[in-house]
Amino acid sequence: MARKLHYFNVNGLGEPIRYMLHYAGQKFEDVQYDVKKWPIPHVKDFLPYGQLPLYEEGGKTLNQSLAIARYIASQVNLLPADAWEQAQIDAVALNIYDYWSKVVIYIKESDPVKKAAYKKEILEEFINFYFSRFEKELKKNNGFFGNKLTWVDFVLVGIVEATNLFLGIDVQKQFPTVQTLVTKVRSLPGVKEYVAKRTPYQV
Ligand SMILES: N[C@@H](CCC(=O)N[C@@H](CS)C(=O)NCC(=O)O)C(=O)O
Repeated sequence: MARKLHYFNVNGLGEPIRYMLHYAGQKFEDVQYDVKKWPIPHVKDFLPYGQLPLYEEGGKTLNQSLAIARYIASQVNLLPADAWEQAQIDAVALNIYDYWSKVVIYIKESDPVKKAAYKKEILEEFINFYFSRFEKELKKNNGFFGNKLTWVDFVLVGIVEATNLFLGIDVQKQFPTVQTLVTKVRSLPGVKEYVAKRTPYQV
């Protein structure tokens, strides 16, 4: 079955999906668009909500990064079988995205003074608020958000990398359990080889 992932040549919401597909050894076409040339009209117009990522499988398409990640997880044994555990993992994914929505405001802010003030708020407040909670949940479960490795662990690693890229920091350095998870996910078979040969992203 032909699989394609459409996303930017940037380490953002599509990256944990790339990681999962590589980890699962799934063949897929990694279609990357140059973010500096965006919007590319013939691509944007073809997207259901004008945004990436978009996943294609056997002629069907799916948008929304979390829906894509969760679907792939269900195919490659990264989704817990138990409904309660699934819901807990879904909640973690949404908590991670609540954090990320603050960074998106920063990325989109064009006024340099407001941007700098907002960055300070992210660094001094939001990161501590969210990452101390992620750290606590990971510690409670032997280093994963669930009982074992699940799709949301990949999502956190993606958001850590995107945070670092856009804010110019190493957020995981302040949070040792997050750091351990990042190292663990990046060392997984398939992911490790992909990380070693991917072109470093820039913004
Ligand atoms: N809720 C969507 C958000 C998608 C999104 O914000 N995509 C951004 C890139 S990370 C995008 O396509 N930006 C270009 C645009 O809006 O034209 C998801 O999780 O997939």
